[in-house]
Order: sequence, then C-alpha cells, then structure tokens
Amino acid sequence: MNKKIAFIGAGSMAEAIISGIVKSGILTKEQILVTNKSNRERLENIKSKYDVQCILDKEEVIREADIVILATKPYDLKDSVESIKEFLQPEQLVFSVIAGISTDYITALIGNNNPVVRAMPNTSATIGYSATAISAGKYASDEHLIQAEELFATIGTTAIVDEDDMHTVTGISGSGPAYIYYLVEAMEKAALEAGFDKETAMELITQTVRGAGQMLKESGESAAVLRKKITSPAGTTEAGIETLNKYDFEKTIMECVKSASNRSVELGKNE
Ligand SMILES: NC(=O)C1=CN([C@@H]2O[C@H](COP(=O)(O)OP(=O)(O)OC[C@H]3O[C@@H](n4cnc5c(N)ncnc54)[C@H](O)[C@@H]3O)[C@@H](O)[C@H]2O)C=CC1
Ligand SMILES: O=C(O)[C@@H]1CCC=N1
Repeated sequence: MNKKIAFIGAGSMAEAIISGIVKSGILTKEQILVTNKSNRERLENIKSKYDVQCILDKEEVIREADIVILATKPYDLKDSVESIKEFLQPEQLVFSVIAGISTDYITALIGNNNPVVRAMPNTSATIGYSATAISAGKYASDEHLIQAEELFATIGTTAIVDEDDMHTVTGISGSGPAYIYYLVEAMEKAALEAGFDKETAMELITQTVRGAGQMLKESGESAAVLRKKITSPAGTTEAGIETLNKYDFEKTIMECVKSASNRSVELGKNE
C-alpha cells in the first residue's frame, strides 16, 4: 500500500491495529505515524514495541499522512479534531474507529468536505483476526471504501455495512471479544475451584475456544448443529446447558448485545 497513515490516539485499539498492520507487512514502519495527547511515555512504549513513527507534534503527523485514523475515546474526539483540523488538507482521507460517533458529526467537526469512513474493528486486530465493519460517510467514494477495505483486510475480515447498523455491529463484534473473555474467565474459575492448576486450565479452555471458533469458520455447519453434535441425550453437555437455560443464558446474551448497541447510540447522542 503506497500510503502513509496517522493514528490520532495511541490507545488499545490503535495499538491492536498497528500490531496487525506491522505483522501483515503491508506498510513499512516509516508509513505508520502515531500521535497521542501529550503523553510521551505512551508514544515511547509504542515506539519500543513496533518501531513506528511516534510523534507528539500533530502538525508534523498530519502533514505526512495520506490517511488519518481517529482513535480517541468518543469524549476526546472533539478536542482531538480541534487540534488537527487546521493542518488537514481537503484531500486527506479520514477513518474513524470511534464507537457511536457518526461520520456526519466528524465532518461537521472537521468543517470541510474530507472523505470520512467509519470502521468498527476489534482488538483481535493484534493478531490479524479482527472482524471489521466499514461504512462510508457522505463525502467518501467507492474508491475510499476500497482503500479502507484494503487497510482493514490486513488485520482480519471486513464487511461493508450501512452506517445505521454500526451500533449493532459495535454490540456484536466490537465489544464481542470481551464477552468471550468473560466466558473464559468464568470457565477458568470453575476449573480452579475444581483443583486444576491455572496453566492446565487455560490450555484446555483456550484450545476449546479456538477449536470452536475454527469449527464455526470451517465446518460449514451452524452453531446450533455443532452444539447438537456435542449434546448427547442425558449426557454432560445437556446437564450443563440445562443450567445455562435455567439462568436464561440466551436472553442474557441477547440483552447484553442490545445494551452495548444502545450504549453506542447514546454515545452518538452526545455528539
Ligand atoms: N478497545 C476496543 O476494543 C475498541 C475500541 N474502539 C474505539 O476505539 C477508540 C479508542 O478506544 P481505546 O483504544 O480502547 O481507548 P484508549 O483510552 O486506550 O485510547 C485512546 C487514546 O487517545 C488518546 N487521546 C485522548 N485525547 C487525545 C487527543 N486530543 N489527541 C490525541 N490523542 C488523544 C489517549 O491519551 C489514549 O491514549 C474508542 O473511541 C473506542 O470506541 C473500537 C473498537 C474496539
Ligand atoms: O467499550 C467500548 O466502548 C469500545 C467500543 C467497542 C469495544 N470497545
């Protein structure tokens, strides 16, 4: 890819994307620029891990960049755009990975017709396994969407969605890894309670989660069918699932996704 990209905000998500891009080799370390809010320590940390261009001076970062990736928390977006907008040129492409915030709002903050593309990745970007949804703002062309797909494809899979669906995406795949980690934490606790050492417990659980994910990808069978194949009549799985049902597991997860999506809507309302 013959572009320079600049991250505004060097937090967890920016780091996950940087890690994935560096591993993919699609950009050289000279093509990746990172800035943060007056936090030299965080930039030094990113520099030491990935050897990308970590620069506190926002003007310098923006001047160099073809694509600017907004990666601050939603409540820091306004300040961060304020601090770069005077340096932004109209042809510079802006990506945002910020939950809840619309491309229209970002366009209004920038005060210019820069193309804006919204993306919702997840932290599995770190190892090239993000599921990233992408949608175009009003000034973004198909060519801009293709550039976004090209970049985010280096950190996992991509899907183009309507911007209105980004809230649901955030509740499912943006936050989703955290739900899986929570499940793992609970399984680990159960194993430790049963007297397992942590290492053995985590080996068993991690491989189980990995195997289930791969089966969903590769077997061509639905989750329901795969689950049925494990569930012998009057067997152990059935006993386990009866307990999940007793505690309304399905409803709980559905409500969890709805709460996360609704929170994304709320974050957008604070625009
Ligand atoms: N963490 C995750 O799993 C995901 C996060 N996101 C989105 O990514 C965005 C960032 O999230 P995290 O990385 O988790 O947050 P974070 O808090 O780890 O990182 C945000 C970074 O932005 C910096 N920052 C704040 N104000 C700034 C400014 N004015 N100029 C430059 N940098 C500034 C902060 O110092 C911090 O390093 C959020 O909007 C979130 O909705 C999206 C998908 C997944
Ligand atoms: O919790 C959050 O707000 C962000 C957005 C998706 C994942 N983390």
